Amino acid sequence: MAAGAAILASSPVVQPLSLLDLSRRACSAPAKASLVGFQGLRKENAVLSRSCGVNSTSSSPFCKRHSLVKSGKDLRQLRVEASANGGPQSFDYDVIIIGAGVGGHGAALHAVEKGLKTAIIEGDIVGGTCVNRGCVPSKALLAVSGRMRELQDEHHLKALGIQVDAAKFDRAAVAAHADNLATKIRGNLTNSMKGLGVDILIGVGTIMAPHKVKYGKIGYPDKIVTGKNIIIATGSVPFVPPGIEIDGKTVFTSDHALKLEWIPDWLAIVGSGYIGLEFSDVYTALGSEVTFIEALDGLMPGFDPEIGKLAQRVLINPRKIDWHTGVLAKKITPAKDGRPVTIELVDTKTKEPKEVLEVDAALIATGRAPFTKGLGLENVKVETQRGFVPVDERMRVLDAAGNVISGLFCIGDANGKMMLAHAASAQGISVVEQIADNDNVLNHLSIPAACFTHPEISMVGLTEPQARKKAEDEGFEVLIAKTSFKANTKALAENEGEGIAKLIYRPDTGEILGVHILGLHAADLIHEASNAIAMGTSIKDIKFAVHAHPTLSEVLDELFKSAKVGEHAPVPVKSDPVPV
Ligand SMILES: Cc1cc2nc3c(=O)[nH]c(=O)nc-3n(C[C@H](O)[C@H](O)[C@H](O)COP(=O)(O)OP(=O)(O)OC[C@H]3O[C@@H](n4cnc5c(N)ncnc54)[C@H](O)[C@@H]3O)c2cc1C
Ligand SMILES: NC(=O)c1ccc[n+]([C@@H]2O[C@H](COP(=O)([O-])OP(=O)(O)OC[C@H]3O[C@@H](n4cnc5c(N)ncnc54)[C@H](O)[C@@H]3O)[C@@H](O)[C@H]2O)c1
Repeated sequence: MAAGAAILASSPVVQPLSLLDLSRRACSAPAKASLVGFQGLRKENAVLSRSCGVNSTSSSPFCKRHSLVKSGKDLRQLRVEASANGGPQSFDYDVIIIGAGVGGHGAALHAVEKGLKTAIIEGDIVGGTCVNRGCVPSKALLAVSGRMRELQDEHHLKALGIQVDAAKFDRAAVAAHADNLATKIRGNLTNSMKGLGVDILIGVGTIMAPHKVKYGKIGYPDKIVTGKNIIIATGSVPFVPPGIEIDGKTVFTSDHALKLEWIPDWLAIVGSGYIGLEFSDVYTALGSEVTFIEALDGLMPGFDPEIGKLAQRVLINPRKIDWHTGVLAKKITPAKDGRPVTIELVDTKTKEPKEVLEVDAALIATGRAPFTKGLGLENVKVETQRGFVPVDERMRVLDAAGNVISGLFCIGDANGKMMLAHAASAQGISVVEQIADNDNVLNHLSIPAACFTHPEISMVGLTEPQARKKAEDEGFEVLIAKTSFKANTKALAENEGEGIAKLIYRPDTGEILGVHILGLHAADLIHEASNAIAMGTSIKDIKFAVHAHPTLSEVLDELFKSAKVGEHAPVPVKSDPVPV
C-alpha cells in the first residue's frame, strides 16, 4: 500500500468526477442515460459500470428509483435535540454517515448501539467496494482458485493418497458464485442496518455547510438533513495512471476482473500489490499465463522484504508467471481489430523507453484513488490532499488551515490511512466512541492485513526495515524470531508445510513490533498477534498462553516461546544531542 501510494504521489492523479454530476448525467434521461451512471465517473477513472451499466448485475437505486428510505417519514419528527450543553440548535440526526460501505456500516451499527439517532446516505448500492467490487467477490474467486490449485496438484494429492480425474471448472458458474455471494452479503448488511433502525437514505450526499447535508435521487427534489455529527465514508475507486486506456474488456480494473467474463491466455498485471497478487492466484489457477509489471525494483514491494522473497519463491516462481520490475506501464492500448493489447514500458527512474509487450489482456492494479469529489468539501473549507480527506489521529477532518472541524469526521479509504475494509469499520467505531464522549484513538499498528493467495500472507505492525529504523531513531534493540510451518504437525498432516512466521520484537520489554506470516491459513493466524499488539500484551505473558495440539496456531505459540525477552542487557536510550 505504501509503495502504491508513493507511485500515486508522483503521478498526476486522475481525480474522480463528482458522483453527483454523474448520477445526474446517468439517470435524468432514463433508459440510455442511465447507462452512463457511474460509468461516466469510471471512464474518468478508467473504470466501467458498477450501477446502471448493461453488464451490471446490481439493482442500482439511482436507476430503479428504489428507495429504502422509510416512505412518508416526517424528518421533523426525528429531530434530535442538541446535547445539554450544545445550545439551542437541534438536528435531524445525531450522526449522518455519507457512504454505506463497510466503514459506514460499521459506524452505523455502533452508533445505534450507543443510542444515537443515525442515518446513512448511499449514492449507489449498499456495501460499497468491499461487498460489491472488492473483498467479498474476490474471496469467492479465490476460494475457487484454491480448490482448483489443489485438485490440479498431482504431487500434493498423491502424497495424501488421493487420486482425482482432471479438475474442470465452469467459468460462468464461478462468476455466478462471486456475484451471488456479493448479493447475499449486501442483503445482510442492508437488513442489519434496517433492523436496528438506521435510516438508509438513497442519493448522492453533498455537504452544504457544517452539520448540513443535501442528498438526492435523480428526478426528485433534493432533500436536506442536518446532523450533529457527519461522518464521511465515501471510499475509493481504482486508480488508473494516465496513458492507460481502459475498455473494460481487454484492459480492465478489478471492477471488471471480478465479473470473470473471460479468461485470457496471457494476462499482464500492472502492479504487484494486493490486487495484483490475488488476481494472479485466480487467473493462473484458471489457466492464464501472467506477466507482472511493477514500477518498483522488486515484486510485492509493500511486504516485509523477507516475506516478499519467500512469496516470490512460493507464489510466483513455480507458476506460469514472469515479470518486469523497475518499469512503468506508460501507455496501454486495448486490443482492437485483431491487434493485441500493447503495453509500452519505460524505466521508472530514467523514463527511457524499455520495450513494448503484446498480450491478450491487461489488469490495472496500481492502487486506489479516494472518492471525494463532489462531496462539497469546499463548503466546509477542506482542501483534499491528492483527493484524500485530511484527518487527525481521531479521524476528525481538518480544514485548509489545519484546524479540526467540529462534528465532521472521515473514515475508510477516503482518508487514505489504511485502505482495508476492517480498518474502515474500526475507524468508524472509534469515531462513534468519541461522539459518545469516550475518547478513542485507534492504534493502526494493531490492524492486521492479509493477502488471500494460496498459501496466504498476513501481517501486523512494522516490517523489519521499519522496525530497525524506529529502533535506530529511538535507541532500542530489535530482535527477530522465526518458526516454520515445516515443523507444525497440522500443516504437515495437510501436506502444506511451506511457510514461515516471523516476529519482530524488543528484547528489553517484550513488545511485539510486527508479525508476518506466509503459510496455510495465515490470514486467520495473525489475530493472536494483532490482538496482543492492540491489548499491549508482552511476549513475556503471551508465551505462557496454551494452544490446542495439533493446530496451526502452534506456529505462533512456538514463535513467541522462541523470543529471547529480558535475556539481553538493556540498551541505553539514545539521549538528545547535548548542545555545545
Ligand atoms: C478487488 C479488491 C479486493 C479487496 N479485498 C479486500 C480484503 O480482502 N480485505 C480488506 O480488508 N480489504 C479489501 N479491499 C479493500 C476494501 O474493499 C476497502 O478498503 C473498503 O471497501 C473501504 O471501505 P469504505 O467504507 O471506506 O469505502 P467503500 O467500500 O468504497 O464504500 C464507500 C461507499 O460510499 C458511497 N459514496 C461515495 N460517494 C458518495 C456520496 N457523495 N454520497 C453517497 N454515497 C457515496 C459509494 O457508492 C460506496 O458505496 C479490497 C479492494 C478491492 C478493490
Ligand atoms: N486482501 C486485501 O486486504 C486486499 C485485497 C485487494 C486490495 N486491497 C486494498 O486495495 C488497495 C489497492 O490495491 P492495489 O493492489 O491496487 O494497490 P497496492 O498499493 O497494494 O499496489 C499497487 C502496486 O502497483 C505498483 N504501481 C503503481 N503504479 C504503477 C505503474 N504505473 N506501473 C507499474 N506498477 C505500478 C506499485 O508500486 C505497487 O506495488 C490496497 O491499498 C489494499 O489495501 C486489499
